[in-house]
Amino acid sequence: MNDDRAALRRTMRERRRALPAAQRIASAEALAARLLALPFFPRSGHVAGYWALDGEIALHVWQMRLPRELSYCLPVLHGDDTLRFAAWRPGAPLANNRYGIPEPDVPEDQLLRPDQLDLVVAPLVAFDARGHRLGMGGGWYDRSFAFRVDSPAPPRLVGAAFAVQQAEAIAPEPWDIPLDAVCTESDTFLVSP
Ligand SMILES: Nc1nc2c(c(=O)[nH]1)N(C=O)[C@@H](CNc1ccc(C(=O)N[C@@H](CCC(=O)O)C(=O)O)cc1)CN2
Ligand SMILES: Nc1ncnc2c1ncn2[C@@H]1O[C@H](COP(=O)(O)OP(=O)(O)OP(=O)(O)O)[C@@H](O)[C@H]1O
Repeated sequence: MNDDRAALRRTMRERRRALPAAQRIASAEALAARLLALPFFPRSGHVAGYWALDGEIALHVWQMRLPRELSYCLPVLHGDDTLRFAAWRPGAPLANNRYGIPEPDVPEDQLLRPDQLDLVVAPLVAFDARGHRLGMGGGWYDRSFAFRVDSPAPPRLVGAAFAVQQAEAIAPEPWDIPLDAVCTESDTFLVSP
């Protein structure tokens, strides 16, 4: 039910915003270690994160610990309503998108299509142990990675969240793309295909 999804979004957004600073800092460290330990973590290529906001679990520790052979990318909203991605390191130019989220300010020819990534860490509002994800409601990740329904990884899709964002079960919508894993500060959920 849509009411259920709206209510769950509200509850979980409040929960993640309410976490104290000390816990957010420790959780970002623990999350980084879990992401780097994923059995399918790529050795080279492009990995995507996100610019954390609204209480989302931060990825800066993970970004700093990435092996040199991997480039860290951020999502860029594209005119066709799907995401593009662009490499970003601290200090490189940013511009706010329509939601006020900073994204790399790069020429069109430096944008990567979703299928050019090796691993994508997706922000989420709520998740369940089977890899179902509820996002902010824009459908951006589902539209961008819809091709994963009938083609194998890469890219691997990994949700990142605080453990308090886990829901008992999220009934998937027809367009929802299941995650390959979800990492929190205290758990790694691997989803079997
Ligand atoms: N950090 C981060 N970056 C991300 C996402 C995300 O969830 N987190 N997205 C994941 O898809 C995409 C952006 N999607 C979004 C979808 C809806 C809203 C939204 O409704 N925001 C406001 C309303 C703000 C406005 O419209 O001006 C809200 O919080 O109510 C924001 C981002 C790409 N980048
Ligand atoms: N593959 C798709 N094709 C067309 N429309 C889609 C597709 N995937 C999602 N949508 C649209 O996006 C809307 C929002 O979907 P949903 O509520 O699942 O978003 P979300 O996963 O929470 O958001 P986000 O990925 O931006 O964090 C849906 O109502 C649907 O109309």
